[in-house]
Amino acid sequence: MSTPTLPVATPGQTWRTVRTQLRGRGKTLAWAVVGLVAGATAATVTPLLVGRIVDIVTAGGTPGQLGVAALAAAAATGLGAAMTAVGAGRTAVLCESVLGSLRGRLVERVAALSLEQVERAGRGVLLQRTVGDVAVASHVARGALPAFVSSVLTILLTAVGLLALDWRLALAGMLPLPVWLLATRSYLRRSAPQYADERTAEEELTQSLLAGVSGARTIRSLRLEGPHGDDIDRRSRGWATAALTACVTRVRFSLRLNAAELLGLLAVFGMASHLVRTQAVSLGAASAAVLLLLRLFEPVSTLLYLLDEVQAAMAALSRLAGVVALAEPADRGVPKPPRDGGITLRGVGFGYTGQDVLHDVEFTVPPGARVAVVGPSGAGKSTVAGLVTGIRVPGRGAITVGGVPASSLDRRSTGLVTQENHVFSGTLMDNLLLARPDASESALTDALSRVGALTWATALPSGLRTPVGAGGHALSTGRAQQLALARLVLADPLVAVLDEPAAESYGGDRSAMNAAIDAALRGRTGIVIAHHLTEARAADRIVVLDAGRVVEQGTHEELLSAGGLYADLWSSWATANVPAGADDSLVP
Ligand SMILES: Nc1ncnc2c1ncn2[C@@H]1O[C@H](COP(=O)(O)OP(=O)(O)OP(=O)(O)O)[C@@H](O)[C@H]1O
Repeated sequence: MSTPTLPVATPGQTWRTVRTQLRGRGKTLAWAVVGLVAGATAATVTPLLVGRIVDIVTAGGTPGQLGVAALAAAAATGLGAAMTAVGAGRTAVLCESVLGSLRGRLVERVAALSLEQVERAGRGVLLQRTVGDVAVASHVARGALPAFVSSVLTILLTAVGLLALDWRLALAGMLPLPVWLLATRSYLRRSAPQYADERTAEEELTQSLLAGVSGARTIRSLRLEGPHGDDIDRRSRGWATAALTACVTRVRFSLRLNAAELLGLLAVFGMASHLVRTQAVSLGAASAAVLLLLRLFEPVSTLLYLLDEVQAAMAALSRLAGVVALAEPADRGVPKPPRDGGITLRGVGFGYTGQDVLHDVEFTVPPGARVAVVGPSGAGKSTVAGLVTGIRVPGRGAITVGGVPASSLDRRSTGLVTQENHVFSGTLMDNLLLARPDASESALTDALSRVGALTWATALPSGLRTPVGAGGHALSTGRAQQLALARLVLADPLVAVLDEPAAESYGGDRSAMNAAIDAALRGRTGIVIAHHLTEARAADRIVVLDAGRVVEQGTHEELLSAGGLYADLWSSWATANVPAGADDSLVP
């Protein structure tokens, strides 16, 4: 059995989570119980009334007696159906609303997971929990659970009905009970871990399939199709084996139940004919007993069929509750607002998988200043961005913003714009409002205008109301970046950290890109991860990273005259970007 990468709640924890959600929903719960109990009671009374009709007919009763009994049987059937509908409806409403608020808490918890937890869990696992498990639980909540509860009640009340007719008939009818109980107990014991295994195997398969889709290019370029295909094959087989194991257990259970039904039917027929022959019970009572038993098969098979789904839903629910119960990372503490936008890094070390990628990094950014972080690929620039914005926590040393440790900083005081900017499904306006939900339309257009995005935004088919993101108008990488910058302007944090976009995102127009960055950083402390050295030149100070260490820092001019790594980087940059013979101060 493989270990899931996100916690799965114990039955006790799951029940506590559900119970918390049931608070304040007492009235719906009461209606659900009353409806289902009344429905099941009426369903048991009907065969007893049919038995009564048989007795009236065999005893040569009057048409009046017959009419009353027939009317009572019809009324019980109608009332039973109506109360079952009320109970099923209320149960579905109750389950949906509990699940709805559970889903809300789940999404909150997933959004609050630390980056390390998200990376450890993997996107496939998170997707399976937030979409797959919720769908399984919600499917059962909508239909299966009311039918399940109703079946359990019908079975119990049938036993009571048989007992009301004659204890010997009840005894014969109860003959299959030990077989049912033993079969069910062994089924539940086996199938619970089998369902959990099946869902975990499915989670792993989703993870692998997702990796194949999002990493398709890398897989193709490194010719990893074979090994990746083998991995998917292995996981598919793992899933199929888990599903088949659960299926075999189900079929065995079904066979045992059928055998038990046959046993019960033979016993009741035998006992009823014996009791009628010895005149211990009336023909009507014997007919009612047989009818009750026949009516029992449907709820029993419903129970069997739904036990499966309810078990799968319980497995899904315990996985949802596992995420909901996740505690906030202890080191985050109560978020605090910074005194100002000044940033200080002291002796910072950090490693992703044990091995450090940053060593003893130290630099400061005065409030309102702009610092460019430059260095070769893999030097640790993006890691610094994640640490300053509190997304990652340093392994050693300290990072403070306005006197507050970055990890316990009020998230609204820093903003990070990376090279990958997600466009959410919704209108362009919805995407902007995420940063400041109460912003007026003129504030939105101002923000767009500051980052040079207003012209294209207003030219969209429905302007700011144009649907974008998945299923909507597709935005280029450059436009998505401008949208992220406009969101930053709207959120108005004290500190902004920008991973500078590729100039190609702006159709190669570096001056447009620089103007958008300038506008987004105006009035706040800024750290720019500069891939284009013109952006570094415009900064108040430049920090040069190499292999996770700060090797130089100073202004553009100071670093050029120092003749170190920055001077080398600048010279290769200028050679590649300035026409021969031109003054490199003209580099765009
Ligand atoms: N999520 C991660 N898990 C493991 N290692 C990582 C992760 N992200 C980055 N690294 C490693 O950490 C080191 C620093 O990476 P980082 O992305 O911070 O460098 P960078 O200077 O921003 O590089 P680039 O300019 O190519 O974006 C690299 O060796 C990289 O492979």
